[in-house]
Amino acid sequence: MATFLRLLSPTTIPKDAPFLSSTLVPLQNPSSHSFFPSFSSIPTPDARRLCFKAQAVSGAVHGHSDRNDLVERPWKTNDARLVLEDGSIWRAKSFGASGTQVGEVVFNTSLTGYQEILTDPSYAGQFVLMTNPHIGNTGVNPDDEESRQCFLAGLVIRSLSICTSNWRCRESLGEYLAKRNIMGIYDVDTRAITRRLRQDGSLIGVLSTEESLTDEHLLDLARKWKIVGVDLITGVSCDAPYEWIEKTNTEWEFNKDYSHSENFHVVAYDFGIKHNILRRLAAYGCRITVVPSTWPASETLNLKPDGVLFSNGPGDPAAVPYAVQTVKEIIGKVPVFGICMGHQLIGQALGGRTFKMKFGHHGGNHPVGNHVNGRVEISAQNHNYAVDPASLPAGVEVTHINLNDNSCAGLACRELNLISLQYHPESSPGPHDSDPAFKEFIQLMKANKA
Ligand SMILES: NC(=O)CC[C@H](N)C(=O)O
Repeated sequence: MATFLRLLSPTTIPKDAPFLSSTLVPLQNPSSHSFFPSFSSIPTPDARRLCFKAQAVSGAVHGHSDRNDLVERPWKTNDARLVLEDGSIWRAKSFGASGTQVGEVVFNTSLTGYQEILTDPSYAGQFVLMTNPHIGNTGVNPDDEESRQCFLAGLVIRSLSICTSNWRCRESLGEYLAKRNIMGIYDVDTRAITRRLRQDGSLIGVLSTEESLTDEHLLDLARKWKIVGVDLITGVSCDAPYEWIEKTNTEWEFNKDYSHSENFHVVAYDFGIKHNILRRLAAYGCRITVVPSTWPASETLNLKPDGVLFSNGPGDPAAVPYAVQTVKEIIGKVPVFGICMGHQLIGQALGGRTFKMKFGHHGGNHPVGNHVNGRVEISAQNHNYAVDPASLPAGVEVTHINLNDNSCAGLACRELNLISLQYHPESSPGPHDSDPAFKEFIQLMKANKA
């Protein structure tokens, strides 16, 4: 019984499930390939009912089956290796796609929101290791997508939930990743890897399910691969301009401060933009034209926008000088808001320098000191690079500080009508404390128009 109960997390046991007294579900025979015991081997009717309920909760309820996950677990043997550039080899079980993939391993401390994380284009080229040990329990749904596809290299988790239990769930995490050709591994010691990354910094790794490849070969791949100095935004940006209309839904109306009456036209540079940035801007009353990362500044200014947003995006901000040039040509002419990569590009356009942090910030629990209003915001973050405040010229204000390590988390230049944040006011996933930053941008546009 202990084994059976451990596999069903408490929240997924149906309320009307029979009380487990002496009705024990037999332990699975490890040599068999079926997770659920054969019906005839279940000793009592109550135990049979519970067993069926567990199967229903696992996916049939949502019109899909997690059967593949179930039949292989928990006796699936390690069939994947994560080889890190420091020479360590982590054996694990694969889910999602199979093959061989190289990327930089970063850890994310968010407790929820794995789907938004998977679809955040800023993770292109990276393996996201979730420090929360239990992932997959709410499955995947059509509403939580933050971009058109998953751009990350892969997902590394401790425990893959065998059940999906959420009213919005349409698919299991394993099915979702397999369809998008994204590799995942579970049953790997994520705490040990996280401690290594915290101590030594982000590491390049190779994830492989291909037994024919030797450890040495995978290590060589990891050591030869580079992420610093590489332009990753062109691979994730849109190909042509488009209009964005969708707003966040009513559950976001915790902030009644929208300027619905205003209708500012914002040009949003897509360096890998998360959809919730666009939904929030739309909810604040903006008409939005999204443009590709290479869209010329002159074309943007020809559109006579009320403001320009420079979005988040993956990779090294020092590797995209053309985007810095675009920012340079726009700032001072219209009000500007930068988020994450956008903030880093603004930092450079103002004459500052960006640098790579030891392991970056990835998660929904980063405290930020807002020096403008004196408050602390708990923020959603995802970045490996930062602006060096000492490199910024006079007149540029550091408005926000990450309270974990005192790094620069926000900038403003009042003279140029410019604000920028190193983190994610749109959250998704994460807390909403920083949402008023969108209002600040609206106010900049309003003041400029007056
Ligand atoms: N979320 C982002 O925009 C990430 C910014 C940048 N690519 C970094 O890793 O620092």
